[in-house]
Amino acid sequence: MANVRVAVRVRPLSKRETKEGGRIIVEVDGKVAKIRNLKVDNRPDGFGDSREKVVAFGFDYCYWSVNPEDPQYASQDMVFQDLGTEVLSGAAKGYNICLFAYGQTGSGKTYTMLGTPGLFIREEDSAPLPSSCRIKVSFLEIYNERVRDLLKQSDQKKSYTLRVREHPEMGPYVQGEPLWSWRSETKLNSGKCWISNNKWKRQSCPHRQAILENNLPSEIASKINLVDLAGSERADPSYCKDRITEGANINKSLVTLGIVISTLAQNSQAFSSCQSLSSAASDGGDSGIPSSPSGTSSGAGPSRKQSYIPYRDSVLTWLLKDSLGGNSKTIMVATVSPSHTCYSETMSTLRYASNAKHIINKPRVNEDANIKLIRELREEIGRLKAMLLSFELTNYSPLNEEKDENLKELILQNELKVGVLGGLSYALHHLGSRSHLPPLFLSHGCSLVRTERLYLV
Ligand SMILES: Nc1ncnc2c1ncn2[C@@H]1O[C@H](COP(=O)(O)OP(=O)(O)OP(=O)(O)O)[C@@H](O)[C@H]1O
Repeated sequence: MANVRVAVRVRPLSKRETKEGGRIIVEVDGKVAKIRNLKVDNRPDGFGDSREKVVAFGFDYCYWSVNPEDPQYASQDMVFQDLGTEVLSGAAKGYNICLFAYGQTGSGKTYTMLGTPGLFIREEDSAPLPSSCRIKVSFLEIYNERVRDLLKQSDQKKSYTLRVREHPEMGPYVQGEPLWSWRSETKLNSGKCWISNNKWKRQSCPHRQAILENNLPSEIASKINLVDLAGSERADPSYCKDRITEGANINKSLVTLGIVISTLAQNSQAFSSCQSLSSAASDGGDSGIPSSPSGTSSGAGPSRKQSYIPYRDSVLTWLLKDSLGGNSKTIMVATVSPSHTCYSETMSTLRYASNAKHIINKPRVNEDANIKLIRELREEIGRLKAMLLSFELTNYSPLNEEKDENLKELILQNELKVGVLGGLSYALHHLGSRSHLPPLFLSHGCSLVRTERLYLV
């Protein structure tokens, strides 16, 4: 189980904000981001009085990227060291990773992921990888319930044409999405070979090469989803009330995302309460920081039922299903402006982000179904052999010979299945097939012999 990791990044004042006399109301102190509410009274000088209110939120990472002269300035490099490395090393271990950027329009989402140099544009860094590793990467932008492939289309004006579908086993996916494969024999250079000039460079990957480990084909396969969301101010239901043309869809994704995040956060807290009242009390209560000002405290008692999560209510949440409360490792980067002119958007982003860190995922290493079955059969054989040995040692008598033979027969059956499966899996692997074992074979030939059915003890 792992909480969604949340990072906040504060960008420099934009030219417009500087021109408008934008005052800096956000500050970063270690892992805490604070926002000041300038209660400006009506005096002509607009001077903020002593009623300024500070709200603080704790996160996994806080990046102050406002002024390069500042000693605590966080460069792209630092962001990469934390987040980029986490993404790449997680993928190298076989986890699916989702990194999604959330924030107001112009707050620096794209800059953080693709800027110059961006999170995934690095020339010199490299991360060691296992000998056989396939990573698929998608970089999608989601807007108005439509999906656009940012790796494929260099023309920003190209429309959002991709549709989301659901595979019975693999879950939601983007139809026609060119999930670019990347494969490394030795090292994962997180630099040029990833994204260059905002375009994905496909590595040549002619064959799937079987690497034998323990006499089984072995290969790490994982997926990195980079998701750039449309401006978060659209999550505010009142944002586009006058824009009839775009209708209700425009903010459906983000409103639903908000509901999904806060429901998951509530469910996770209810779960923690059931597990341990004391751990629930400490969760989010880091140094008295009001980490989750909305929707997490009242009524989240130990007996609270898990609420329904409306993933299917929007394309965005459907696509992020595995990343929010699912089996991926997920990182959210919330980007904000430091200017007082963006107070409400920044406050709303920080609230969202703060809620998101309560979401608990159950990351799972991807494992080929055939290899999993073989591993389970081998474990079963080991257990049967151990039982046989102890049975023979403790119960030897001619009367027990029949039981002994039964056990031996079961072990033999399992060993035969492992042999057949191993050969088949190797062949499938060599052929490059993505498919698993034929269902017929699975249902008739390969049911596991479970020791619960034995009558030994
Ligand atoms: N950390 C930063 N340091 C310097 N400049 C930044 C930073 N973040 C953003 N910018 C600049 O701010 C502008 C807006 O950034 P960006 O396009 O990444 O925003 P966005 O959140 O992706 O916007 P949209 O939602 O409209 O796509 C760009 O000119 C970018 O170069």
